[in-house]
This record gives sequence, C-alpha cells and structure tokens, in this order.
Amino acid sequence: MSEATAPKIPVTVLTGYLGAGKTTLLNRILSENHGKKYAVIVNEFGEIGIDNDLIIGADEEVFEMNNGCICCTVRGDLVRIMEGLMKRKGKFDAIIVETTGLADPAPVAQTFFVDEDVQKNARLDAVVTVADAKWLSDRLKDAPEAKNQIAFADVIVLNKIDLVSKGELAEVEARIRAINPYAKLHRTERCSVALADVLDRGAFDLDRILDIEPDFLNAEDHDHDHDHHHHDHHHNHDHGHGLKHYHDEDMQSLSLKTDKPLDPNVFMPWLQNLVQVEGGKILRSKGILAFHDDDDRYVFQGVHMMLEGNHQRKWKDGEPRESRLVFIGRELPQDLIRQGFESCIVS
Ligand SMILES: Nc1nc2c(ncn2[C@@H]2O[C@H](COP(=O)(O)OP(=O)(O)OP(=O)(O)O)[C@@H](O)[C@H]2O)c(=O)[nH]1
Repeated sequence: MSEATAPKIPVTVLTGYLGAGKTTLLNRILSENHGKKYAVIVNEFGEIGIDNDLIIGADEEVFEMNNGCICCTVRGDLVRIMEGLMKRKGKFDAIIVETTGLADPAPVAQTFFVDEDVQKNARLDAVVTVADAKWLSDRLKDAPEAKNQIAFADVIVLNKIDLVSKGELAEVEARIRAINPYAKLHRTERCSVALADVLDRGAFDLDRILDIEPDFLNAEDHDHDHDHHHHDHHHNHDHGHGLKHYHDEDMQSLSLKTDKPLDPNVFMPWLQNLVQVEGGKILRSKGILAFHDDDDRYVFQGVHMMLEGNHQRKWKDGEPRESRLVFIGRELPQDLIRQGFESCIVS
C-alpha cells in the first residue's frame, strides 16, 4: 500500500481533570484481551514521572513527556513523538494520548489537524473525557481546564458513581449536559466501559469544534508566541493561531524523593492526617514507596482527602528502591509536607 492510501492511524486523546480516572481507563484498555497493540503517550504535571510506572503491560510502548503541559510547552514533543511513531507504522494499531489533568484538549486536538506530517498519517478518532462524579461540579466552578475538557469531549466517561448519591449524579450530569449536550455519556465505576464505546469511534466532530473554537484550523504561526495576559488567577495564552486557553497559575506541584527506606508506621498515619487536614488544597497526591523491610513496591493515590494504597509488585533485582511522591494543588503547604515526609525516613 502506498503512503497516500495507507489508512491513517486512529488517535484517542484521553483527558479529564486531576484524579478523575484517566490512568484507570488506560489500564483497562491495555489489559483487556483485544489483540491490538497500542502506542501510549503520557504527559503529566509534576517533575517526577509516576504515571508511567502505574501503567500496566505496555512497557516498551509508553512515551513520557514530563516537562510541561502538553497543550503548551511540550506540543513540539508531541509532534516529534508522533513523527517517530509514524516511522514505525504497522507496528501498532492505534495511539492513545493521556494528557495531564490540567491540559486544555483543544491545542492537543489541533495538532492532529494543523501539523502536516501528523495529519497525513494519523486521524483524531475521539476526545474521551473522564469526569469525576464526586468532584467535577466543584472543579467546573474554579478550574477552566475542567470545563474545556467537557466541552471538547466526543465521549464522556462519568466515573466514580460509587461515591455519589443518585441525586448528586443527576446534578453533575445536568451540569455536563449544559456544557456539552452532544457527547456520548457512560456512567461508570472504575471506568468500567466497553472498549468499543471509547476506542475506534470515528467520533471527533470537526464541525462542532469549529462552532466552539472558530479558529481551530488556523495555524499561521507555529512559533508559539505566548501572549500572556492575565485574567483573574488564570493566564490566558493565545498560541498565535487563534486558540486561547487558560491555565491555573496557582496550581503547584511538589515532588519528593528519597533513596532511604520509609517507616510505614510513621508514613501512613502522617499521610492520612495530611490529606484529612489539607485535602482542600491538595487536589491530587500519588507516590511509589519503598518501605523498610518490605520487598514490595507500595503505591498510593489520593484525590483530595480520599486515599488508596496497595502493594503493587516486588522490587525487581537491581531496581533502585527509591520513593517518589507528587502533591498537586493550590497554596500547597510545601514546607509542612516536606518536613513531614522527612520525618518518615528511617535513618
Ligand atoms: N471510588 C472510586 N475510585 C476510583 C474510581 N476510578 C478511579 N478511582 C481512583 O481514583 C484515583 C485516581 O485515579 P487515576 O486513574 O489515577 O486518575 P487520573 O485521572 O489518571 O489522575 P491524574 O493522572 O493524576 O490526573 C485512584 O486512586 C483510583 O483508584 C471509581 O470509579 N471509584
């Protein structure tokens, strides 16, 4: 088949606010017995890559971009990774891009239309947005990214329905519908959705997007002239090709790391207390931990004051037993977190 007639590789953009369940959905996709091979591109907020370690069964096909937000500074990276993948066309069936919870999906989606090389070889299949039934209504009030993620969705996975009452679910669904009446919506616990409902949908609807973003296809300027004007607490960049998007400048991330073991009897109560007291400010926390006298890696995940943790697997021979944690939020009590963490290290 010639280059011109070869089918374009479908790309699914997986978005959704911090902690909504994107990695949970990605793991579900990758671990299902579908006989397909996916290339996965992950972008996360925070200096230490953790998500890569939480994705199962896709070791050699995960490409990480950790140096910024996918919708701005690393968009060049996205194009480069895509171009690299295109050279290996035939080795995989589809591409999934998991964006950070703080990314605006518009410029990400735009990459698949305005970058010539990418556009020749790949087609945006759908923007799939995971929405957190418990927290989305709050985020729609204070996080502009959350609203754009809903507005741009072709498919919405309304997740964590186990954490809300029927009334709350109806309420959040009505809020979603007020922003986006078109997307197909699935209510889920742990992103339990049929793969056919999220992949290979052929659902991306350019006309609808042009209604929301009339400048979506304008790409005169690829230099990313950031034109920052401040708008409340959010900066608003115009990437020079007409698309404006907003960032929450108050959002911070704190990354912590140690190669000394942690004392679980000190760490666990400390973390539980921290998210109980500061969970309003700490939107998201996650970490991979090496406990004293423990041959298993321990993984914890938090969204506000809710925490989950479990032993993930044995540390591999030769694998450095280090602990890595990330806290993301507004007005993070950085010194308090840092000091608390240090007190959990076995000296
Ligand atoms: N109770 C409950 N918890 C869930 C559900 N789905 C996911 N979680 C938990 O929510 C937390 C966040 O899930 P992730 O899949 O890591 O969320 P994410 O959107 O990838 O998070 P970021 O990449 O940090 O933005 C984890 O502790 C999950 O186990 C659900 O349906 N119900």
